[in-house]
Amino acid sequence: MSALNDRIPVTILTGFLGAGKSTLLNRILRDAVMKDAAVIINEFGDVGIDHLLVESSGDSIIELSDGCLCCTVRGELVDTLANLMDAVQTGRVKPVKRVVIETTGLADPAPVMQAIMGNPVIAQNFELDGVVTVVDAVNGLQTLDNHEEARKQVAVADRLIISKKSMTEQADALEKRLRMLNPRAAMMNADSAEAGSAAVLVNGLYDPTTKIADVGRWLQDEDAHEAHHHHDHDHNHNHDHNGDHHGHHHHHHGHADQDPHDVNRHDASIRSFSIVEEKPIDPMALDMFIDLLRSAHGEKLLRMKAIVSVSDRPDRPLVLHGVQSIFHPPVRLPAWPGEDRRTRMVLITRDLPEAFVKDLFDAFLGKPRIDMPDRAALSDNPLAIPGLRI
Ligand SMILES: Nc1nc2c(ncn2[C@@H]2O[C@H](COP(=O)(O)OP(=O)(O)OP(=O)(O)O)[C@@H](O)[C@H]2O)c(=O)[nH]1
Repeated sequence: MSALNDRIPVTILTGFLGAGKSTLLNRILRDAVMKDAAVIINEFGDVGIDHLLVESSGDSIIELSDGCLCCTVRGELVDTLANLMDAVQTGRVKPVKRVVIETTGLADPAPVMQAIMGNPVIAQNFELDGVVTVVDAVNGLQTLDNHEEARKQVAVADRLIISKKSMTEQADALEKRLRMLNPRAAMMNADSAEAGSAAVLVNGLYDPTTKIADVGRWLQDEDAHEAHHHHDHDHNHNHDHNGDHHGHHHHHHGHADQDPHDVNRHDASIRSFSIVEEKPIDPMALDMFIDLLRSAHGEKLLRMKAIVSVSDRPDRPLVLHGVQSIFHPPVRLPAWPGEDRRTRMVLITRDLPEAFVKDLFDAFLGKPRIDMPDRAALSDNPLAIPGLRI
């Protein structure tokens, strides 16, 4: 049999930050046919949380190391797929019948697609079978207005999965908008049986001509870009990993001095950083911190994921998901997933500086600094504190 007939289908699972990609993937992975699938997750942030939250049934989950939230990791993805192929061919891993790539929420899908379609070696062994895009019914419209990546994710999709529909009455306007961006993709609700089955990943060879004309152009641009750059992941991020006294890290995404093609890959005002805290956190303080962040800055808080050690039950961590102004009901895990029992929060913000969030966190934890008001002052009237407004 020729290699071409033997190609492994690849499905890209995309969708903006917090739309519900991992939630959907966890459901699909319970389908028995997925036991022969490999899943590639592009995790971002210095303190990985995603891998703790995806219910891996074994060793089929591959994380792209140092996946940073904006990077299209095309080069790394190509390497990962090539390694996977090699591992299968040499019998180091069991045969793989399908690959699913979960992108980061800020990913431009075009380079991810071109990693599969545009690289001759990869294209010999893999074929792009489909793009599945999750759209959050609550934040969807605003997200489409504000983020080009989100519009691209919708436009390239073969399937559009609408999540969180029960949380809003306004899904109709969103669906109209989606139809304009992508007239032909099948649309379904995330909680339907259809969306949660492995069949949602199967689409048939990807066909850009079924999409709006922009899609073909994005893919071509991407291909032209690749011809000039063998690796688009070596652009110059300020990967600054100097932790301060209690382990805040930051990860700035300036693309100042780069190839002009890359400059607008994402909004330079977007930041990802993490907060790590050793001491269990008082539940009241946690509540107030989250509430203030959400209510005063929700629009700037694109995403927060946290595993928190709470002082009332330090043996049972709390998992928090924030998506813009929405905080989903926290989930108590029965136990810590792994040895590390520190609170770890990953935040992605736009126009909300790391130092501001960090100071707020310290203040609520009762660690007032010389230039900062304490928690009592903050909760009295948070917005009235000089220097706290940004
Ligand atoms: N009510 C409701 N909540 C959902 C649905 N889908 C996802 N969520 C919640 O939304 C939050 C984010 O879901 P994730 O699956 O982590 O989203 P994601 O797209 O993987 O997030 P990133 O990887 O950060 O971009 C979690 O708290 C989920 O429980 C849905 O259809 N309905």
